[in-house]
Amino acid sequence: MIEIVDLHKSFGDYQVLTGINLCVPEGNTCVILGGSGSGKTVLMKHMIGLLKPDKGQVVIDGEDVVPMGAEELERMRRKFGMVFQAAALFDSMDVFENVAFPLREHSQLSEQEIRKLVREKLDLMGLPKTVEDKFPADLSGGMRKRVGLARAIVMNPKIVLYDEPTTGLDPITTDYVDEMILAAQRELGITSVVISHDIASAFNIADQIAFLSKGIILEQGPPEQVRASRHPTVEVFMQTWFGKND
Ligand SMILES: Nc1ncnc2c1ncn2[C@@H]1O[C@H](COP(=O)(O)OP(=O)(O)OP(=O)(O)O)[C@@H](O)[C@H]1O
Repeated sequence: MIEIVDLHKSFGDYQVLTGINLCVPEGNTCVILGGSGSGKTVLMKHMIGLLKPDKGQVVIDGEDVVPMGAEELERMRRKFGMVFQAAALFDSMDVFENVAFPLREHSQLSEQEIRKLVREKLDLMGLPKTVEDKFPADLSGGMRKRVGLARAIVMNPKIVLYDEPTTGLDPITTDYVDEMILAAQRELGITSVVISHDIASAFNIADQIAFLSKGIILEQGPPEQVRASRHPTVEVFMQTWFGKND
């Protein structure tokens, strides 16, 4: 579903990505791990054509997005749902309207159809009808994330990109959000790319982990393979976590 080939990106003299190769099969969840500033967000922005590379291909669902113009990008982006670090909900809209927003913007559906789709996705995220008329400010952090996730999947996207979906959440709420990411994958067959700093969460949800450092992917594979990596940088990163938590 996503294939990135020899991707290079610099800002001025600063080389952020220096030959990224990454392949995420349909229906898989790929977690991108890496230190702060390693280029995870820059990589993700290339997937939706928000940044153009200096070199390389970004093939999404069989189409290279790199040469696409504005109109083609707009069409291609409909394949995506996005979940950001801050849930990025509209504070002035209640939960129902937040989730309904993409449908109102991009479809001609009737009010009845919109109600049905919004409820379906809120159900999938375990959010009861009583939250529909609440405003983001009245929700817990975990609930806001789930509303953000319901909104990201309301258009039935093929791919969802998550930028640090569990940052700032306590461990129990993190587990719950992880469950919701897995539910979206299971029920809707969504392909997911998740940027995370949270190794426990990465190991919970990933079919594969890609470890990014100094502009390249040092290791990519199933969680256990990455955990057993003999690459010194990956080893140190894993030991920092597993050394403390085993
Ligand atoms: N538009 C830009 N112009 C110049 N430099 C940029 C731009 N976008 C990102 N960078 C730089 O590229 C590097 C990688 O940034 P990126 O946001 O991808 O890191 P990250 O791995 O997501 O980090 P974090 O985990 O801290 O969010 C950083 O040094 C950042 O300052």
